[in-house]
Amino acid sequence: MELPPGITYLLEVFPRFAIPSIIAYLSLYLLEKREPSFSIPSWAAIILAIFTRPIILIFNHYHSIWVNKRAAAANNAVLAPSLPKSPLTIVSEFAWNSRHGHPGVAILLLFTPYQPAICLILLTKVLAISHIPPQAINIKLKMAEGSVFFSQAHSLLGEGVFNSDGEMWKFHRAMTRPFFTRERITDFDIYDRNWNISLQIAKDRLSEGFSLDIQDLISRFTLDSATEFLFGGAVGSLSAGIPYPPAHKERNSSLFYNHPSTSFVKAFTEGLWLVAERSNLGKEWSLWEFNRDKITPLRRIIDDFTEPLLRKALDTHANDMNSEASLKHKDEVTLLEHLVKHTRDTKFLKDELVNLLVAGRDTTMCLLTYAIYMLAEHPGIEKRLREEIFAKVGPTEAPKYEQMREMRYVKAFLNEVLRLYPPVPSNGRITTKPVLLPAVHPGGKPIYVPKDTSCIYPVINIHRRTDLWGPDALEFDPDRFLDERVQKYLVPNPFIFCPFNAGPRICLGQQFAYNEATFYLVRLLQNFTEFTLDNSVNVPPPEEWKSEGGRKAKEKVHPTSHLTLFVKGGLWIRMKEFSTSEI
Ligand code: HEM
Repeated sequence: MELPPGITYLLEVFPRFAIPSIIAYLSLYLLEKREPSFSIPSWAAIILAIFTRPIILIFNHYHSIWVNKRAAAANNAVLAPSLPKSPLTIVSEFAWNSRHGHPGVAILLLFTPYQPAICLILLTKVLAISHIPPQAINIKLKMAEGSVFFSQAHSLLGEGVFNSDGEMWKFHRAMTRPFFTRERITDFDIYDRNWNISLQIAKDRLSEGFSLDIQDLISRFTLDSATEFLFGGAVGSLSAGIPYPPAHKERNSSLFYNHPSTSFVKAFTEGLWLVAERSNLGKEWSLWEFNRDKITPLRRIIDDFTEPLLRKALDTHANDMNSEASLKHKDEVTLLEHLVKHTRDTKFLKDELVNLLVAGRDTTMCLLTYAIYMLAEHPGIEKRLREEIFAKVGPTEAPKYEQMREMRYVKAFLNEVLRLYPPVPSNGRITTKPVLLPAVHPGGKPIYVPKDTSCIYPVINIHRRTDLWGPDALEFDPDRFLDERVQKYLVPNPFIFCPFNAGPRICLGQQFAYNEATFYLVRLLQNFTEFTLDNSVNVPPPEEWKSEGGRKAKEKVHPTSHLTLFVKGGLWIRMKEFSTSEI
């Protein structure tokens, strides 16, 4: 029988707390026995015993800094700056955190306090420490060899390409990567089918005179497309419909609430929230979920959906094996069909599917949601996009891969959305070995990052820095990906743009995401125009943002994040049907 998470955790931590105290107390007791001249009152012995562990922790912390400084000096480098910690923080952190024997130094790279970004849950926990130069962005490549932060996500994701490290990760990556080839991700039939359903839903809602939550509609589009692409069976969340504005929620049909897809969507979304919460809490999440792991039942709901599809894929593969002729001609269409050729391990297969769904759904939804937010804010850009789309694709046809490649302004537009609103706004690695980074200033000393250091890199801040992107870094301007600014900023320093991460763990679905987003955008602009925010429904950004300057002061809606960025309360918009007579 599995013990509740809280008990397991306490059993694990208790000895580390108790043993030093017991040893200290016994030592004092024995000393007193052997040396009668030595006497210490019991209360003092108890206090000393209680404080033994904290004293050791504080000593360890400063000792480790000293050791690391020496190691840095031996490499003719300087120790990476770390978050300042009070003795109390050191004790509370290490008292609880059992992951590392050594005090990992949490460093927050590339953060500039002068460009207030969106207040992210993760970032509020850490302080800005210093200004490290662009070269240090190379840390991303090196850290890519480090371990990822997702240990808290295990009960949702299990072990898959997104959530594993070392040899296991290499294995998963090697297994999934061949599927993301050009041919497989340029079959747009799935998008077209789901687009047509989305289009009808949007038209119906607008004709009723209501604005619509485009974020919700897109999340259904991306979920149904991703499940069909990966598993070979769509969740069908689009057929549940979309919500009415909160003031009219009585209009939501019972189908909206009770649709079979709803439990899947709810389980999936709640699971992601819990993972984000756990990432904030660290190992101590088990104290908050003391009696039961809240994610496990959610994962079961997700598995209930994938189970029949998995069985079908395994059976089909078994039949194909029996009939050599059909095997010869059969090319796998879904990721699942691809994977069952390599393994019949159902746990492995289910974990991989969930990993890919987590990696691929909310990220693309975020890109498209913020793209529409920007269309509403910049009508001139909408016009230019449409001109290019009509020139390359036409007013009604579905876009093809070759046409997508030619639409340079569309790509620049999507990149600019990814720059200001990166779907994964912050990322992190833990070093598995010491790393030397380039010097801050030419001629300066390199930076030494010790083993077991937690490094958080806030992509959203890197993307908004004026010293990296120029004085207009906070403006939304797709042309920066087309004009002389490319040569000036991006070419000499490509890591300043890293929405898909970089290095060995770069996103596998990058091209998939560009294709899906381009497809949606083309269809959207062929059918609709005059996007406006319905600010009677949208959740406004916090009042104090107005006085904080930067992008915050420009926001009309409230960007926020769990693992990925989204718009709080949805993006409620109105749009007009586009008529070709307007060309
Ligand atoms: C705009 C859309 C997307 C963005 C911004 C994005 C971003 C990212 C980022 C930042 C990572 C690195 C995570 C880390 O450091 O651990 C990542 C990894 C990954 N992404 Fe994406 N992603 C997007 C879409 C997709 C799609 C559509 C798929 C698949 C259908 C996908 C599959 C993956 C996988 C498998 C990984 C793990 C790679 C590895 O660790 O080896 N992504 N993505």
